[in-house]
Amino acid sequence: MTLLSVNLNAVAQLRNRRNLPWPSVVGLARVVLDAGASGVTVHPRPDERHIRRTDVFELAELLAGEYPGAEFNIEGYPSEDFFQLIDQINPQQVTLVPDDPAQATSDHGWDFRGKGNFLTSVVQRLKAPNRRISLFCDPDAGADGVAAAKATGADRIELYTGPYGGCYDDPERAVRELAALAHTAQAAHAVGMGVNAGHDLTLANLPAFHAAVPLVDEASIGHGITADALILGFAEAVRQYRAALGG
Ligand SMILES: CC(=O)[C@@H](O)[C@H](O)COP(=O)(O)O
Ligand SMILES: NCC(=O)COP(=O)(O)O
Repeated sequence: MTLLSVNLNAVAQLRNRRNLPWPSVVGLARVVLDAGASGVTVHPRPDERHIRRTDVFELAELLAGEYPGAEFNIEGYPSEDFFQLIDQINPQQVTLVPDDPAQATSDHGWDFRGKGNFLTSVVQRLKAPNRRISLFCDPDAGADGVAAAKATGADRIELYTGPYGGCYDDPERAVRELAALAHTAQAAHAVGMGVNAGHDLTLANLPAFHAAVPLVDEASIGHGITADALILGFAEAVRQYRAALGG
């Protein structure tokens, strides 16, 4: 079974349209956790266009107070501000993403070989008891890329599934993308790394993904599940995404 972590960026982005406190990021975190999500994910960006620093503290308080078994996954580029945030929040999982501050959304994984020394020092800096470090990983990283990721000391890779998600109208390309993702996941398992996945996963593309790449520890999903929640409600959307992930 693959665990579901609900990414709340899109909820925060909707809230930020007005200078008003709804929809509530904390309130919807409660809804998705009550519905069976194993945790929540945020990717606070430097311009705070969706998740604000204050959201991260409020979510940490909610999880510690009401959901001690849930996982808080914080994604981001390892800047000094990010280090400080992680030190203050102490989340169970940190996912490092090579995003430029001006980037619209995440669109590639780390260059593990080129950035190996940098990532090794960052992983060392962020490691803490009861905390996992995961590295955003291109689908075609393969065995060589994964070996370099492992050498940094990270615990997991997160497969960047955006290219697969972009194949919604091209089933032949989707098959090729799935083969690359499965190969990289197998390489990670072979060296003892865990595997997460995320970006543009949807109810429509999850079943084939789950069949082709079954041993994924956790999927973090935001944009697609929020779109479905507008029709289904968040609790029902969580139930359907969990079912698509095998549990
Ligand atoms: C790391 C990753 O895959 C992203 O999906 C990210 O969390 C989404 O960021 P935005 O919500 O800013 O597009
Ligand atoms: N790490 C990926 C994530 O958190 C959510 O990505 P998306 O579902 O919003 O594309």
